[in-house]
Amino acid sequence: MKDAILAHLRYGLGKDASHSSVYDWRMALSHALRDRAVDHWIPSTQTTYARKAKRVYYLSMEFLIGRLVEDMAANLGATEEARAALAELGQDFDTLVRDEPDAALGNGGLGRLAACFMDSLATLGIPAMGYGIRYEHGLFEQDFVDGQQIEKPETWLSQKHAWEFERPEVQYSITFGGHVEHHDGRAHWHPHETVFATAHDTPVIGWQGRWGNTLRLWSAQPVKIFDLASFNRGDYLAASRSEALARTICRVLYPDDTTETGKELRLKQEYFFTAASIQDLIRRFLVTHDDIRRLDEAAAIQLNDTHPAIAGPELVRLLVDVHGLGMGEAIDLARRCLGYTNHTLLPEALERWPEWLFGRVLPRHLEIIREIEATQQAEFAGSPRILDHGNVQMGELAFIMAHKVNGVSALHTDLVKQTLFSDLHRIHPTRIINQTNGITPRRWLHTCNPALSGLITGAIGDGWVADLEQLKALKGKTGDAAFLSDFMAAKRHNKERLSNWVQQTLGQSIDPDAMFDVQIKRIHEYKRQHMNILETIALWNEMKANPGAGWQPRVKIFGGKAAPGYHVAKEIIHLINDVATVINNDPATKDLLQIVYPPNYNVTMAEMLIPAADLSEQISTAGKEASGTGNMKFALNGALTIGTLDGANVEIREHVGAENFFLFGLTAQEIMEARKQPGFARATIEKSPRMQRVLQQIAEGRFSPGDASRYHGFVGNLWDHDYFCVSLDFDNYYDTQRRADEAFGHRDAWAAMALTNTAGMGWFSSDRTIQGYARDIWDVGPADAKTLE
Ligand SMILES: CCc1ccc([C@H](C)CC(=O)N[C@@H]2O[C@H](CO)[C@@H](O)[C@H](O)[C@H]2O)cc1
Repeated sequence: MKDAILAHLRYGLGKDASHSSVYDWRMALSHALRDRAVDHWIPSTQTTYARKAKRVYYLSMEFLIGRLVEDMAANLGATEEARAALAELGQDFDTLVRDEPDAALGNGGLGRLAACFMDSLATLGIPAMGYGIRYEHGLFEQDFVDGQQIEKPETWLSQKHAWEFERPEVQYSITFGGHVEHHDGRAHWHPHETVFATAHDTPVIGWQGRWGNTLRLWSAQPVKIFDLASFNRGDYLAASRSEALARTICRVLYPDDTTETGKELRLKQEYFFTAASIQDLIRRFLVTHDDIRRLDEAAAIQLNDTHPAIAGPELVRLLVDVHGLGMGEAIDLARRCLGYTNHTLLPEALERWPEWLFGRVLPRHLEIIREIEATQQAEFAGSPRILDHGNVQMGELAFIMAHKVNGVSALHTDLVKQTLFSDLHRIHPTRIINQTNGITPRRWLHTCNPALSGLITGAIGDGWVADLEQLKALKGKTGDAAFLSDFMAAKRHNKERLSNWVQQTLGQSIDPDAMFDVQIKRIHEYKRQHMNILETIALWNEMKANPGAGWQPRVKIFGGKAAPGYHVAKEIIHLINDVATVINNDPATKDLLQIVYPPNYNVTMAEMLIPAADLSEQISTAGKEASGTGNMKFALNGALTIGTLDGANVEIREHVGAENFFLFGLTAQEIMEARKQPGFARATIEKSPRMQRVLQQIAEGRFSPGDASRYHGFVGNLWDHDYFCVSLDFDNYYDTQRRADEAFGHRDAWAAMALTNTAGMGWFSSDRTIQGYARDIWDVGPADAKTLE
């Protein structure tokens, strides 16, 4: 390892050790690790080709990867070797790890799930390729100015991306616009605009280097790089116009995670990467097969939500217009290849493109969608339509073009059947299945929590890393006082690590003895960060009223970004920071209650916050959070959950035991009922003196001195609308928090409950989830059974 690092420093960066920067050392280390990755990657690809093994193609607009040095070193089993080699060279492994920018190519849950899935596919030895976009700028960088979110462009590519290999030879033409002519029995698309899609490959190595898969991200290049004539005319902008236009396609990730933008560029992004991916997988198929009609035997294509749903019409277009299949035959073949995962029920998140816009960008595809619609209507009269009220409904398109549709938790899948796709479910009663989400235990326990994973491995060996159900063996330790104290010592270690970081970066001191109560996720009304801050104010009021009541000291930790155009979410951020300013500086309570809100929450910050958490906030309005995956990460790392019966909370509570979960709130059914009562919020708040007082304080500007009316709209909205039913769950939430306080006071009992959570989380490994997809949707297995020995 040492020689490899020095060689990369010298020949890869042209540097000698004495003149190298942290960046140079990090790049040299990364390339030394990448060498080893390649040694697993190439044989895996060769085996897949040799065995004509079926591949999974995971199409996603987002891959929320985070950093890769630690993850790659861990999966290669090279962490200690790298740490030692660097030490010999006078370098510190952790310093280099901290120098790597996050690959923030995603918004939240959907993007992170895709990254966890890639890790599990490789660890299970299932041949797979992730297809996405190589955004020049990932999710914006968040900062706070006067407590308000501001966005700055993210710049991960301002430095070379250490792990990728550019593939200039893997290039496809992607066309947009224009018109379609029909003659000699065929459709001829005459596009208006063409760009090139070029591949950039990153190796994805499984645990213990068992197998190597590829993450292929596309970037856009102009067909005509430079217009010399314009340049010579001095029209420099025109000279690089085509380049600028092409570059725009992959320039930036859309930062919305629940509201479809309807922007033409977003549609072009979706078509760009999907079309390149479909062309690429057909080219690969034809390397080892000659009958395109058997594509479904070699390719399982999964749509990560509706964002790549154009894959259906695109596949049909190529099968009909290029490979000469009949329309019906092409539609059936495409359906046998495609699976579609739904990740949200929020109406505003469902993609509906105006037909005029869709037809302008993709005229041939609109024709094909009409064919698909006609076929569906012919076979299933009265079936819900794709083309509805002048919109192209991407959910219906994805459903109709997939042989399997899945939700991401048991409750969510039931709600998808009962609400979103109830009519299609009636027509296709076996098409919707459930695949409850999961998380990779490599990043989310082994690598981010060495203190706890070391303890676990010491007790039961390290088999759990690739077989998480083995954690069950820890159940037997809940009565073992010595193990329990080691378990809590690991938690303590992580809390001290976090306290030091908060002190260094925010200049705020937090007490590791306090309960660390953490809510980290995108800011959204359905996730109810505002209910959390209202409860915090109510607690503060009670503490001030009864300072001597033996309060359980608490640190409320928030993290999360709001979509730039989502004003209520930005208001919630402002309120949290305003309340923090007042409460954190209140001499009467500052040792009992602190609020911490570090800006720019991302994967790397989650890896530090989650191991240090005592209490995990999963408080969404029941029926709104499709699954959640943060909830799984917290419980796996020994935090107790305070939560509603929503998404995967339901299944977590089943696996860890109801007695080890702080449940509160109305069920999804009860919420739907209660919301029917006009004025339910006002009636409920009038019965809650605690909530009334808190809303009054906010409304009168207690937390916005000099701007009393700042939250009038916010408070008024709760009294008059409260769509996410904070009023209905608030007092139950407050009381349940007090139950948690009480429980936290009994350290041994708490430790046993926390350990029982960790022990009960085996099922939530993304390895189990992927095995479900492989069995129920993709019909694939490891290319080389030996992989799993
Ligand atoms: C078109 C804009 C847009 C972009 C992203 C999305 C995603 C579907 C939002 C998302 O990340 N959903 C989350 O997916 C996770 C993985 O399945 C779930 O665990 C979360 O509950 C769900 O909110 C919707 C709409």
